[in-house]
Amino acid sequence: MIMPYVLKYWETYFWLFLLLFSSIGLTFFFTWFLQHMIDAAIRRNVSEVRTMLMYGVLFTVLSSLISYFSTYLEAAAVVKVRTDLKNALFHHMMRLPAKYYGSHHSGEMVSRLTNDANGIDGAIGSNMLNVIRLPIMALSAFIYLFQINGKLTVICLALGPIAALSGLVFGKLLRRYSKVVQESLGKLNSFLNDSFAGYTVIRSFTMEKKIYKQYETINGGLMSLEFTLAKLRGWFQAGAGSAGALSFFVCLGVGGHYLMEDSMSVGDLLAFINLVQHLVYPLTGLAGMWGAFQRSVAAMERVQEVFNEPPETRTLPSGEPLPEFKGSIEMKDIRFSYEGQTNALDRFNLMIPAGKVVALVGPSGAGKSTLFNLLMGFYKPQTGTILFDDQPIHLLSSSQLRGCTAYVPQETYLFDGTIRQNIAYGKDGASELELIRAAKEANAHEFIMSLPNGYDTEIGERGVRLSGGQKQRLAIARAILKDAPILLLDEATSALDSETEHQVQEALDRLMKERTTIVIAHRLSTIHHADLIAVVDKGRVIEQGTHHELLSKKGLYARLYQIQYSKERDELEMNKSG
Ligand SMILES: Nc1ncnc2c1ncn2[C@@H]1O[C@H](COP(=O)(O)OP(=O)(O)OP(=O)(O)O)[C@@H](O)[C@H]1O
Repeated sequence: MIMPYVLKYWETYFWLFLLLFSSIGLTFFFTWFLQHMIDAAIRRNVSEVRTMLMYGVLFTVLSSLISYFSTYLEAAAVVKVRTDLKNALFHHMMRLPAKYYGSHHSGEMVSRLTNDANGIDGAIGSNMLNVIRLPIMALSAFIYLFQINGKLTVICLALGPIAALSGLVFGKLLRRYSKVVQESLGKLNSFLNDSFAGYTVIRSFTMEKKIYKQYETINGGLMSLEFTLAKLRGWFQAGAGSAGALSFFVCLGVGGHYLMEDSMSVGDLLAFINLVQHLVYPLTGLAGMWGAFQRSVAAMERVQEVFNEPPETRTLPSGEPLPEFKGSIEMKDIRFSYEGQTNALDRFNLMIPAGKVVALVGPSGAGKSTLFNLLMGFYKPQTGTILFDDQPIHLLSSSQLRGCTAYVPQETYLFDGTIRQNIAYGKDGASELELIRAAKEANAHEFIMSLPNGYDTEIGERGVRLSGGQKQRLAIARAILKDAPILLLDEATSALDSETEHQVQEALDRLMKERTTIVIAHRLSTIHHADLIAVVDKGRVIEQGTHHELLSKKGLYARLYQIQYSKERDELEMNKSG
């Protein structure tokens, strides 16, 4: 998964590898320097010591340069690869079907993009380089050491297999626990998202204590997992450290013995001791890197899980309406089920002529919103066809389909940013004139201009700084700007004062004009003027006609109307008497 991103920056990695080999060379240069410097000093050869000191200065300069460039280039490579991967992941997420969003928490998805995508660093940075560097280093150290003293080299190497084996076992355990930790972080993120998005409910129901306790429990669980992980790492480091220390003492002991026997010089022994760590460390260190690598692999697996989800489209949809589209909609024998068990729509039939206003009414759970989901192509019906003019919508691209429809949801969703940006989402590259015209038609221009920064007013997360009626009018302005031939309107249920209600209704009437409109009506009093009213129950249209036709049928519509009418009348009378 990660290779194409790494290969894209092959030039940076090429320089990193070059620096890596230079640093290996420099290690041997230092060993050689130590060996000869000490022996020259013991021989009291002043001119050789002077020359060696010059080499020492050269070593210092080179090692500083290598260190600077390796650190910088490694960070640059990691940042570039990680940014590309995150872009690709977000691009993929934006193309995933609605079904995926329905079954995954937004906090969990944020976690994949943050905790998990950041967790791959180990696999693309120093660990990846070390996995290559350490074996080369160990092999070269072995050859060099063998030349100094073969027997001593073999003795030191005896500890290697034990260290390597224990490293592999620990690596596996680390990977398993890392995955559990990453999963817990995802859950924690979801919990936090809910806690902040639902803060008004939390406060109004005084749930603070309960929520805090839940947070403490999740955090406690995460902490104990981190403890286990830390213990594993601790054991591993301790094992690696004692293997290193043991080899050091063995070298010193046996080397001291050779020194006394005069079969090794002081310079040789010092050089040996300095270099032997590069022989033993790779064996333990490689396993350590392996452990860190495994942690990154665990994060990568979670990122890969998202990439494995088949996207709905190849590119990001852009919204291009069908040419010559008149706007008629026909739904023929639709059957649709979300989970494959109960049918949300069942033998649903409805014909909507172009430019007409159709109101959908029916009890809660009847399938009205589901129909919108199908019309916008979020889900596909299991059987039956939906036609836009005469074209089956499953043959249209997502761009064409969504270019044909403008959706005004029941609850307006506004994005953090300015009013201008929020309206402009309706149309790519909309001019200032178009924007203001849309706002005027939506009865929003006046209130926007009364705000201190006009169209540049920041509205806060989800428009918290605006009233319900203002938010609705911005959503209407956005839809007017989009100017799609089909309008899907989910009527807001929350009551507005009569002045605001009038302004919103006026804006909606302008929006519906000469547009095929399907409105999910929650208050029957607002749909008297609809060209057609379709009564939906248990996923199918059970009666349809104009308001008067349906009243005279005395069916479900007449009953629903009676209930609402008497409720409204009671409320009116109560208001009068109050
Ligand atoms: N994402 C979903 N996954 C599974 N089932 C769903 C999903 N959305 C809706 N349903 C189910 O589909 C059926 C129809 O729901 P739908 O939201 O279309 O009803 P509705 O008529 O719009 O109701 P309301 O007026 O209350 O909004 C219901 O039984 C509901 O539980």
